[in-house]
Amino acid sequence: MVWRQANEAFGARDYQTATSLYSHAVALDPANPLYVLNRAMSNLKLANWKDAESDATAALELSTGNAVQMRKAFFRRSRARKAQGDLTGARADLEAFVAHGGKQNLADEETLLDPSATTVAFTPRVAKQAASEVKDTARMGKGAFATRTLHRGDLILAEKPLIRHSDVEQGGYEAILSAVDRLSPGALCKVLSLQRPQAGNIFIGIYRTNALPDGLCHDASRFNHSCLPNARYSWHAKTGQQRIFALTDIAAGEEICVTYLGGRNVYGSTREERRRRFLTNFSFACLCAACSLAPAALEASDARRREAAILYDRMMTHEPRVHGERVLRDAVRAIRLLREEGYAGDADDYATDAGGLCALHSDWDSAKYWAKFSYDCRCAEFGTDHEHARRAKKYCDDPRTFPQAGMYSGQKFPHRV
Ligand SMILES: C[S@@+](CC[C@H](N)C(=O)[O-])C[C@H]1O[C@@H](n2cnc3c(N)ncnc32)[C@H](O)[C@@H]1O
Repeated sequence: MVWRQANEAFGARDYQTATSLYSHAVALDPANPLYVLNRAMSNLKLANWKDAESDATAALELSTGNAVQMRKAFFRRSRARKAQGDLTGARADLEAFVAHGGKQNLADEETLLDPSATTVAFTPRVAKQAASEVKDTARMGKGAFATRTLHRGDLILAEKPLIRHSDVEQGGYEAILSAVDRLSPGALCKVLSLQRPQAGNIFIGIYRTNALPDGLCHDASRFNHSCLPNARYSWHAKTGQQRIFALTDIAAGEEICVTYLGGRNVYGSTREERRRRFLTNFSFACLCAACSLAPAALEASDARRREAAILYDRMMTHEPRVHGERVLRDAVRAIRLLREEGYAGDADDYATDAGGLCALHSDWDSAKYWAKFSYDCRCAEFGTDHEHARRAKKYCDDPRTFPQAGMYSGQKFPHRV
């Protein structure tokens, strides 16, 4: 499949993409002479004379006995050599070209031609100043780093997936492979640039290693995971974009990490539970700061996360009519625990329930406080135009729209974070 897209890029004169895709084709099947032969041509177009020469030489070694391929290889190598000033070598290649059935008049014309006239000027695209850049990390392969100071709620990037998860989730591996086959040459190049496992089918491996819940992205798939994330994914259904928002202030040069699992599976789990979950779901042992804490700090972190999980579950089981106080106390405690832990997301998991409870008891001021709390969280974490934020805004503007609002009255809940 790489081969077809490489030729398509070549046909469209996108020689940079074509060269890169021919290289992937060579890596997948090093014994096929056509891949290096075509890459030689693509390298000639880019004026990569040395690479073109060695590709043509490799094609000759692989093409023994195939006169058509050999004369193409001699012809291409003669151009590469001529451009590098090796006129003797170029002439010898043209003679070999003719000896393998190449037309004499083509060889004669070639001796007069200036090879640089056959190349295209390649102007590298200047990247827009992005909020993040991909660089090597110490222990987690590549990762994304802030290019400037970022603040909570800043949009770091917005990107349409190269392959949408909804397009492949039903069809398994076959669907992934046919989605790859439909990619444009440029998109395929991006997919092939992502981290890949050592063994197994390259495309399945890339998809499994890099796909986010909503699909495979080029830039968003470079963000590493942390159990203390400073950013988060947000899927924007209306535009089909994967977005990433800053959860905390982030200094220029700092690595930006998201969490790969739903919040509570991370903020409400001990390191051992997370370790097992990540090995099972993602086949890596998490090396983030929270998972690398020294024993005493780790014990404290585990205790906070365990308690946050207990509080979350307990809030669901309190009888809302008689135990309103407890719901509010638990919400405040849980949010404080997350803050102590340095976990900057998901406080709305608790605040929304607290708002609903206050509205149930007609404590409109408190309901509004919690609705506003949730709304602020969701704007920062998902974007103001996200449906989660819009829903929270409705409660914020009018707490009477909470489900079952106004059923009871008389009790006040002055608890605040
Ligand atoms: C979506 S990719 C992230 C980008 C990747 N590091 C790269 O070089 O392109 C996911 C892979 O990154 C590595 N990774 C991400 N977060 C990690 C973490 N917290 N601990 C260890 N490895 C991690 C794992 O190899 C994982 O399979």
